[in-house]
Amino acid sequence: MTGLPLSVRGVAARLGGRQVLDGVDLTLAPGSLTAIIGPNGAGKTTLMRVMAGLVRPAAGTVLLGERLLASLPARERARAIAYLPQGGSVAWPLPAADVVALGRVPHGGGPATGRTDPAVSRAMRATDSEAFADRPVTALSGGERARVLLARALAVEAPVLICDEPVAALDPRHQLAVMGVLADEARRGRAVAVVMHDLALAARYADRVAILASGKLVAAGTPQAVLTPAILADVFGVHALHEERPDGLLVLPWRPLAPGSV
Ligand SMILES: Nc1ncnc2c1ncn2[C@@H]1O[C@H](COP(=O)(O)OP(=O)(O)OP(=O)(O)O)[C@@H](O)[C@H]1O
Repeated sequence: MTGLPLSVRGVAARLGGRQVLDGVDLTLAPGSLTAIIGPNGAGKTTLMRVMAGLVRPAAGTVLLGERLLASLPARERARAIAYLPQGGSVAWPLPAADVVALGRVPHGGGPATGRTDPAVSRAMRATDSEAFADRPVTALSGGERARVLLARALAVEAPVLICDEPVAALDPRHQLAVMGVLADEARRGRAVAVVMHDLALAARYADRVAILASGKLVAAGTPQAVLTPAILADVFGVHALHEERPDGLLVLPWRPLAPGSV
């Protein structure tokens, strides 16, 4: 199943008595990879959790296609939206292939049947994690485990894929490969959101970039429109190098700006 937009309209969220999101409007469109960026504590994870139906917004609506996300049965929601949490850990020493097979639970599969499911092998191949199939996931390195957990999310083969910092722990080659896989998922018609701090990868792979700061959406559009020197200085307090290349925009944070110079 592909081709469902996920949108939030006027979303606000409060956590521990603090306003964490305020009036956020954002649509994840089928066929598009949206990079969600912003300073630490801006509300990116909270927004992704709202979009995945894991945090109930204090105000506003979350729509999957034309339907209110909150009105969907849990299994239908789990088939529609695959969610990779930030810095995922696994408590049990399950073989990696069984962890990936958990992505098939919303479809009636799981570890018992999962290893024969083509979606599981496709996801492990895409993340270069086939070599770990039989190893306990708790005995993998941080980057190896991150690839297995991404494979679990890919194995859902959901129309909406939300990944919270999928490349933070990966070496450069796997960062590029994983962003390429996520861009391919978008090309196949899925709506893909990726929370990330790497501005170079966001510029290189995203169709759209959305910037959150202090719980508000401060900019959204193409990388060229959003990752401008002025916006990066204002939001992150950094000077970044920019170069328009034939194959995309190169953005490289270069030095912090002195406080008060923004
Ligand atoms: N359970 C909670 N109770 C109270 N405040 C919380 C809770 N979880 C998060 N927050 C606060 O909400 C704000 C947004 O957190 P969130 O994790 O969404 O930010 P983020 O943009 O994903 O940050 P990072 O880039 O550091 O991962 C932060 O100020 C954080 O301290």
